Formats: sequence, C-alpha cells, structure tokens
Amino acid sequence: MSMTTQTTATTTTATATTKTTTMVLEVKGGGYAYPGRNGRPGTPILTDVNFRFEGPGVLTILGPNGAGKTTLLRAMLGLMPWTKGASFLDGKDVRDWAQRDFWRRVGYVPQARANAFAPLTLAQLVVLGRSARMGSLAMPGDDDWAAADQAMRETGIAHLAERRTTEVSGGQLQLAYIARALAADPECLILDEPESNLDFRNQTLVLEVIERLTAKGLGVVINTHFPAHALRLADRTLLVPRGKPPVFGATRDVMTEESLTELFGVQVRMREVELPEGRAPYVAAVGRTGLGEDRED
Ligand SMILES: Nc1ncnc2c1ncn2[C@@H]1O[C@H](COP(=O)(O)OP(=O)(O)OP(=O)(O)O)[C@@H](O)[C@H]1O
Repeated sequence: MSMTTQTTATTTTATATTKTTTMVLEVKGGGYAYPGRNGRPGTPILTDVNFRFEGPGVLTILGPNGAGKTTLLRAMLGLMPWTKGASFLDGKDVRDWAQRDFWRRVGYVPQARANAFAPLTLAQLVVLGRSARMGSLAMPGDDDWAAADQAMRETGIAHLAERRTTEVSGGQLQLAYIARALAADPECLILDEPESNLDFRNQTLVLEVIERLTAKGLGVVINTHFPAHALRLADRTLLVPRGKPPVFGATRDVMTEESLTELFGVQVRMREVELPEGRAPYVAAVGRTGLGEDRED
C-alpha cells in the first residue's frame, strides 16, 4: 500500500501586531469558462464560487490538480474576468477599483517560474514590487530600497540581497517573490502554491513567514496542495472539487476525512501528533478509493 503523509508543527513565531487594518475579499456567484472553439465559452471550469474572507488571517484553497484553483485566484483578482458573478474588495467590485489602488492593497505571487528575472539580484527583484507605489517612469528612491530591505528581512533573505536569481535555491527564490509582493506593503497577499517544489525545511520557512505576516495583520490567501498546511495556517478553507461548486467554511469544519477522501479520490486519514511544541496536524493518503479513476492527469 502506498502511503503519502505530511505533518507540520504548530509552533508560531508571532511578532507584535503593527497593522490594524482589515480587508474583506468576497466572491459572489463566480463562474469561469475558458474560451472554447469559435470564440464561444468552453465548458465551465468553475461554478457557484461563493466566499467571504476577512483579514487578518489565512484562507486556504485546496483541491485536486486541474480543479481550477489558479483560475479562481486569477478570476478573483480581475486578471481573467469571471464569466459569471463578481469579486469584491471591501465591498467594491474589483472591476471598479483603479488598478494602482487595487495593487497597492493586494499582492499576488503566482506560481514560481525559475529564471523569469534571470539577470537581477534579489534586491533588484524585490524593489520591483514597489512599482505600484512609484511613478510610472520613476527610479526606486531611498524609501523604495528601504521597503525592499525590510521585506527581505521579514522573509529572512536579507543576506542574499546581492545574489542573482540564478544563484539561489528554489526556496530562496520563492521567498524573494514573496518579499517582492511584501515590498508594496499590501494588506492582503495572494500566494499560488508558495510551498510546492520546496523541501521540508523551505516549506517550513514559507509557512513561518506566512504566520509572521498574519500576526502583523495581513490577510493571506494561499492555494496549496498540502492539507496539513491548511490545518496549520488557515481559519477558513475553500475546497475546490472538479466540476462541482466549491465548499467554503471554517477549516476544521470543511476539512474532514470524508470530505478530503471525496475531494482527492484517495482514502485520507487525519490525526494529530503531540510534540513538545504543541499539537501538529497529520494528514495521510492511505490508498485509492476507486473514485476519480477517470481523471485525465
Ligand atoms: N489558458 C487555458 N485555456 C484553456 N484551458 C485552461 C487554460 N488554463 C488552464 N486551463 C484548464 O483549466 C483547468 C483548471 O486549471 P487550473 O490551472 O486553474 O487548475 P489548478 O487547480 O490550479 O491545477 P493545479 O493544481 O494542477 O495547479 C484545467 O483543466 C486546465 O487544463
């Protein structure tokens, strides 16, 4: 029997709260279909997406490959407008926000692409995050470099500031992308699979950064393939099944052995282990169910 397990410690490294702002991100009746042949809408990927997330705190989005999680994040942010429904930041339709104002408040870290910024040092990459706060042709000023330094300290990569993006590990590069979004001083961070492709240590670094940020008052939306990370981090979770409306609620309510078994089409077991640091959630996929055998991936 194949067994895939994961566990995470529940220690937190909270720092003093420095932000008190709250933000509300809502999706109402969201639906999305990529364009099909002849310019007609194709088969809907997402239907009836409904949730309301109030920061600070964490919302995790969890679901199988190809269910539409990345599509959902991009539609939610207005990067690919919903074909049905709408999303709202603080009650105002995302389409009605001035781009510049919206991206000052919201930071988006897409799935990491290696070498996307090959010639840059990490400091140069991170200061690019200030562009939403700079004039369109302006060069970064002292304030911008100070914000970049601060973001690199918060993500633990200040010592790598002069290294080029080609000279750091995947985990360090992922932290640099998060720092780039943080440099804009957002109230809300949207992270698409920030811990994928990372080893245990680097995954832990990313989770600790998220915990520090939420303790400081940020709202974080994270798309993840790790159920234990959702249990560790998130107050709220959105389960995104294939071809069915997502389920939203308190993490401990919506994430059960039954719901995860149905969601992923594998037998899932959830346990907690006692550690000196506290209780740690433990999630194991223990075997196939026969469900989802027709999946294409
Ligand atoms: N540009 C596109 N045009 C048409 N279909 C697309 C496009 N991008 C993605 N899709 C399809 O939409 C579905 C959802 O893709 P999406 O990347 O949102 O899923 P996901 O849940 O994020 O997957 P993963 O967990 O593998 O990253 C998939 O079936 C994918 O093949």
